[in-house]
Formats: sequence, C-alpha cells, structure tokens
Amino acid sequence: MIEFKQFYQRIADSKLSHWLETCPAQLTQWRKLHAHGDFPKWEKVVAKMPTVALDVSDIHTQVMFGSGEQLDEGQRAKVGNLLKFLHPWRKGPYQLHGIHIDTEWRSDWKWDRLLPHISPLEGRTVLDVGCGSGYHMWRMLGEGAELVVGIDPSDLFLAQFSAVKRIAGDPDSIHLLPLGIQQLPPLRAFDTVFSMGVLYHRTSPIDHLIQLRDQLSKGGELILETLVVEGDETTVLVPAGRYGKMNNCWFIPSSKALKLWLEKCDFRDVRIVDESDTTVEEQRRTEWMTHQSLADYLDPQDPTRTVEGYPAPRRAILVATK
Ligand SMILES: Nc1ncnc2c1ncn2[C@@H]1O[C@H](C[S@+](CC[C@H]([NH3+])C(=O)[O-])CC(=O)[O-])[C@@H](O)[C@H]1O
Repeated sequence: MIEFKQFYQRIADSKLSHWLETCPAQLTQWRKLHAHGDFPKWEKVVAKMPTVALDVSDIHTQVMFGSGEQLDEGQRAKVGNLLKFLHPWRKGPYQLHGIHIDTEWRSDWKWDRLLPHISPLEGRTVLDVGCGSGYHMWRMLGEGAELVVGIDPSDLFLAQFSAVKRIAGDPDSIHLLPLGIQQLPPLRAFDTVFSMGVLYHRTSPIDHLIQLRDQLSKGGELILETLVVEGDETTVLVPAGRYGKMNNCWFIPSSKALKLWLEKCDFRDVRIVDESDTTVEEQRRTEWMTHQSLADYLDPQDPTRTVEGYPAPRRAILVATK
C-alpha cells in the first residue's frame, strides 16, 4: 500500500515540520476517497516492482535505474507489462531495468531549457507543483537538492511515481503527495518552487502566484512555466471554449504580462528566460501514450493554429525571487 509515513518521518525534524499540522489529515481523507476504483489496482502493480539493489543509476543526465542486466528476459517482459498497465505515461522518459518508457512528452527538453537559468539546487528544499509522474523531481534530486516534494492531484501519476521510486530503492529524499496547490497552507519554507504547466489550469492565476509565493522562504526562487501568447503587458487570451481540445484552460497571458503579474505579487528580479513553440517532436503519441497528442490538437491546414483557431501552444519559463 502506498503510504506517506516515510514522508512524515522525513519532515518531522525539518523546516517543513509545521506541515504535519494539516497534511496527514488531508492524506487520510484522500485515502478514504481512493479505497475503491482504479487506485487499489495500480497499487498492486507498484507492489510488484522489482527491488533488487541497482547496478547502475543516473538521475543527473537522465532518469535511469538499473542497466537491465539484473533481470532475465522473462522478468523484464513482466515488469514492462506491469508498467504498461499504468498507461498513459505522459512525462518522462524513463529507463528502468533496460525498459525505455518513451513518454508522450520529452520532459528532459524542458529541463535542459530551464537548468542554465536557475540557482543551483544543491542542498535546497524544493517543491514541484503539478509534478505529474515526477520526472523533473528526479532531475532536481540529481542536481543535489536535499529534499524534493512534489504535489499533484492525479492518482495515476502517484502510482507511476511510486513504481519508479520502488525500483529506485525507496529513497527518503523524494516524495509525491496527491494534493492540489490550493490545499497547502502558507508553508514559507521552500528554497525553490517550480510550477510548470499548471497556471493555465487555474481559474484564478493571480491567486496561484500568491499561493506559490506563500510556499517560498524569503529570498527563495520561483520557476514558473506556462502557456503564453505573443503580445505586450496587456495581452491575455481567455479561450471561449476549449484550447487545443483542453477544456480546463483559463488564462494564457503573454510572457510580458506574466512578468508584470509576478512583479505585482511582490516578486523581484523577474526574468523571462525562455520562450519556445511546443513542437510535435516534444509532445507526441508513443507506444506508452496511445491517446491523442499535440498533432491532433492542431489545425491540419495550418499547424500554427489549434483546432479551435487559437495560436498553437507556445510556452515561457520565468524565474523570480521572493
Ligand atoms: N490544483 C492543482 N495543483 C497541483 N497540480 C495540479 C493542479 N491542477 C492540475 N495539476 C496537475 O498539473 C499537471 C500539469 S502537466 C505539467 C507536468 C509537469 N509539471 C511538466 O511541466 O511537465 C501540464 C502539461 O502538460 O504541461 C498535471 O499533472 C495535473 O494533474
């Protein structure tokens, strides 16, 4: 059974100890809501992941655990099938005992775009809001973070993360909690907070920025990544209906407007460090994610537009200090 005891123990004597006032009750409630349905089936898959001591691992240049030499072909096929049961795999890629999980997203490309622009993570306590299956969390740990906590309300992503963590030998410096950002009290304790791909899902983007600020210690750093449109400080797109077939997409500002919003929320040294169009090489259908993907969200006659006629996805990364 996926439990959070290891997390509670890990933070008991840390600067996150005050989180213990609210978090265990929320996760107990979460567990009650997930006692039936798919989650217990996914937990059984997680429990079957191999726990052999790893011959090699690399979380610095990729997310790789085990060369594949330690499992025979039959065992590898079995683990591969179990991992497939946790479909769809959106964020990655992962290399697990020689099994290449070719995810919908090349999340490593986003990591490569942001890494040169952020303060070194060595020794830091880090929060990843909307962490998905936790791909970037492993890379944060690979950069020397002392403790990495991810939050994401998706129970499938928790199961995927837990499968990887079990194979990795259950390290106690990395934890995913199935919570939304709105469920966190103002902890004011993280050295670095990431919010990537979340802002446009929030109905109130300024409140989101304030919630992120409230998680940071004074002087801490925010890395914010979200969909943007071209334009000046006053430009923001609120799609009338769906955007790229997503029905939960609310505010898509220009990067300049986003910079202004951050400054208005008392962040300083706000920098737009990257702006890139999302390509069908970075987000695409694979054997590990067989549903529709970016190519299906774009107008086949004009791929610079979504099927709804809005500008095609473009994303910015901003870095700011509290
Ligand atoms: N209220 C919320 N609180 C926290 N998380 C949320 C909330 N609502 C949705 N999410 C989660 O935010 C994630 C957004 S994906 C980005 C993943 C990764 N960060 C990436 O940058 O690749 C979007 C994208 O594809 O870019 C999903 O995992 C949601 O479950």
